[in-house]
Amino acid sequence: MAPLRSIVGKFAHAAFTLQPGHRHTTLHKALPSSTSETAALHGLSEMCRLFQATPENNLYLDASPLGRGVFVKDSVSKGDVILSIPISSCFRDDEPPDWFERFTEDDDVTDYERYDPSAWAIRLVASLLDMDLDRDTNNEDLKRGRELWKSMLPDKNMLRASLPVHWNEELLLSTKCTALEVAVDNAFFSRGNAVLAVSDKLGQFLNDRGGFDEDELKKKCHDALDMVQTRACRVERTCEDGIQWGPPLRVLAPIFDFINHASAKTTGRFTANAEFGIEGETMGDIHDAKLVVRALKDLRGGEEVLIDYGDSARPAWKCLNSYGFVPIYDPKSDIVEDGFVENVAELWMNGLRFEVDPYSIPFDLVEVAGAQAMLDGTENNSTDEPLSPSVVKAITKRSSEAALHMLLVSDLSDKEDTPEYRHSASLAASLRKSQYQVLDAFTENLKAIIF
Ligand SMILES: C[S@@+](CC[C@H](N)C(=O)[O-])C[C@H]1O[C@@H](n2cnc3c(N)ncnc32)[C@H](O)[C@@H]1O
Repeated sequence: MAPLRSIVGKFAHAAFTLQPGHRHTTLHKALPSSTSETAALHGLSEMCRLFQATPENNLYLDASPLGRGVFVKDSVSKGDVILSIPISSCFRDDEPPDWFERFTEDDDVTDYERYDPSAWAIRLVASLLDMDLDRDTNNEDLKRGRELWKSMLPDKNMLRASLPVHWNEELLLSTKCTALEVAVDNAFFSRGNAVLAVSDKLGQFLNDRGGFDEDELKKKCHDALDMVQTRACRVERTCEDGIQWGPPLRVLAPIFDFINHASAKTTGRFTANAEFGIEGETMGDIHDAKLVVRALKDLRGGEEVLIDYGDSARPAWKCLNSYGFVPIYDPKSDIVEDGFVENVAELWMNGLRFEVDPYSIPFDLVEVAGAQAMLDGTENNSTDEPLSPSVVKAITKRSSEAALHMLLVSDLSDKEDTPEYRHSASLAASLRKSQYQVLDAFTENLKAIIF
C-alpha cells in the first residue's frame, strides 16, 4: 500500500492525500502564430492611442483555441510591460455616474458607505449604461475609444447563453453539479435586485428626459451586467510603501478585458504567462495610476497573452458560473502546483455529498465508507488504518459509478435549434466532462493505493 500523508488544514476540507505518482509533465505546445499586420492589430493599436495605453503597437486580437484573445506582435521579455493603461481610461466602481450616486458631497458618510464595496457590479453597470446616454464630455478621444471598444464587445445573446444564470432548469440539471445549481439560485435573486436597483435610478433619470420602455431597460441592465461579470477585474490598492488603501477596486479596463484566462498554477497546454496590478498609486491617490500587465516569462512574437482570473475561475463550475466557460484542465496530464486544487467533482455516498479532487480523499467520506463496509460485512476487523483496502474499494466503486454517470447524461444540444442553445448545451457537456476527468483521476489515484 502506498504511504499516505495527512494534510489536515491545508485545504478547506480535511483530507487524506493521494500519491500523484503516475502524473507526468506535458510539453507546452506552441500557440498558433498569426500575421502581424491584421485589421485586429489596427483595432487594438487605435484603442491604445485613444486610451493613452502603451506600448501602442504591439498587441493584436486574433482567434485562439480559447476564443478571441490578445497576442503580442513582437517578443516581450520576462518582467516587461505588455500593456499599461491609465486608470482614468477605465471604468471604475468608485466613480458611478451622477444619476446613480446615492449621496451628495455634503453628506457625512465614509467612502466605505458612499460606495458600498459589495455593490461594485451595479455601479459598473451604471457606468456602462451611462455610455449610451450620449452625454457631453470634454475628452473626445476617450469617447471615441469607448465607442470603438463597444463595437468590439462579444455578441450579447451568445454571452447570455454562456452564463448558467440565464439557463433553463433542464440545462442546469444536465450539468450534474449541485454546487452550480445552488450558486445559480443565489445569483438569480441577487441579479434581480441589482437590475432593479439600476433600472429604477436610470428610469427616473430617463423619465425627466422624456420616457423609456421598462422591459427594454431591464434587458439592457441584464446585458450590461453580463459584460461586467465576465470582463471586470479586481485590483488591490497598494501604494509604494506597501500600505493597502481601502477596499479593492473593480475595474473594467478596455484592451485588458480582451485577455483570456489560463491557470498560473498548472503546467497544462495553456498556462498564464502574464500578471497584472495597479502601479503608480500614491498615498491613496489613484488618478495618475495605471493598470499594468507584465510578462511572467519571455513571450515569443505571435504568442497569446494569458492571465489567471483568480479564485473565481476555479473550480470549473465556478468559472462557468462567473465567466461562462469551462477551463481546460486534464488532471491526468497537467501538473498542479503542490497543495493547489484546480478542479473538484462531487461524489454522493449514502445520501451525503462530498467534494473530491484528484489528490485527496475527505476524511468524512472515509468514515462513511468505513461504516458502510462494516454494515456490508466486507470490513470485519476494526483496524487503526481507516483507509483499509475494503474502504478504498467501496469509494473506488462509487467514484467509478459517478464518473460513468457523467458520461451517460443525454446531450441536449439538439433540443432547440438555435446557436445560443447549442452553445449553452455544449458548455453543460464540457462541465460534465471536466467533472468526469476529476472523478476518473481520483479513482485511478485511489486504486494505486491498493494495487
Ligand atoms: C475578459 S473576456 C476575454 C476576452 C474575450 N475572449 C473576448 O473575445 O472578448 C472573458 C471571456 O473570454 C472567454 N474566455 C476567457 N478565457 C477563456 C478560456 N480559457 N477558455 C474559454 N473561454 C475563455 C469567456 O467567454 C469569458 O467570458
